[in-house]
Amino acid sequence: MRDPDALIARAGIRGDPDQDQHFLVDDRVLDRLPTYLEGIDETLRSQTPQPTPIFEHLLEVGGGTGALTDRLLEVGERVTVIERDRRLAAFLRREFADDIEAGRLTVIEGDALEVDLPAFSASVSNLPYGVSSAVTFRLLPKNRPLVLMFQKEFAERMVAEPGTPEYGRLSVSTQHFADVDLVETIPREAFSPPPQVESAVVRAIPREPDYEVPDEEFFLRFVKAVFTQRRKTMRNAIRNTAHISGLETPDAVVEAADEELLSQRAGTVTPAEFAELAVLAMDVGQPIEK
Ligand SMILES: C[S@@+](CC[C@H](N)C(=O)[O-])C[C@H]1O[C@@H](n2cnc3c(N)ncnc32)[C@H](O)[C@@H]1O
Repeated sequence: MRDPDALIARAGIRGDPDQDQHFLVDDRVLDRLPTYLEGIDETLRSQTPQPTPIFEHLLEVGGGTGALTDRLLEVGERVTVIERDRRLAAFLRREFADDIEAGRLTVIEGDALEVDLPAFSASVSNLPYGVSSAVTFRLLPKNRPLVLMFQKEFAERMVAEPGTPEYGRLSVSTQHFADVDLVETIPREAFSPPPQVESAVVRAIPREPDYEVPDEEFFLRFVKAVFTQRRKTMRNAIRNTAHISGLETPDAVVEAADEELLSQRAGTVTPAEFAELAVLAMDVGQPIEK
């Protein structure tokens, strides 16, 4: 396995925090990350249509100097890595020339928010933190297993349960797509240069939610809207945020909804209850297209 410090030395590139460049240099962490995908195939097998085997085509967002890429090539049949920094993309092409030649590695030079994503079987990535939310919400709707590194506070919000201070829009929108758990906290020293805060690894296993929403976009917009007023009761939050949710007649929703639910604050409302309200809102609230 390639030594992460030697890779940085060979690349001759010092990570620039302004470009979200914090390279993993802890071998144990690097070795562990792909192992979080083990066993997931069993869970997915119940799904229809049958998903592709999990290690068939791994996607890495933000390749850096390739320490994680190297580990992914060890377990995956094929790997695609996206890297925005031209110098790092060029280094990856040099360093992994044999794997590229063998058709096992593709290096996409570009912005992960703009390039076309390949049809990957799973993603393992130490994400650029500046765009981690936007990248995650590009990946989640693809319904593939994800093992992603985030700033710890962000990871905690993704996995939070109703009634906890961390629970919010991010928790509901993430958990709409997948079962998520925080599998490991990573100290700053595992990176070069060290980021300012601790990091954490989240594993997301895709599944259908245990509720139905006729319009996913409206559901997510409705959740976003009411959480902008998280200190208010749901009754007031629904009324006050119609300009965000796009409801023409929010009062009709409030009249039709369950009293007990309306007296709660968004922070204690479960995803299934949000779905119940969103269905009602679509029915009687006359949402306009946004
Ligand atoms: C946190 S580093 C991880 C590097 C490497 N995977 C590792 O673990 O050592 C994130 C990488 O993403 C790249 N990056 C930053 N913004 C990006 C973007 N919008 N699209 C693609 N890559 C990006 C950076 O240049 C950097 O190499």
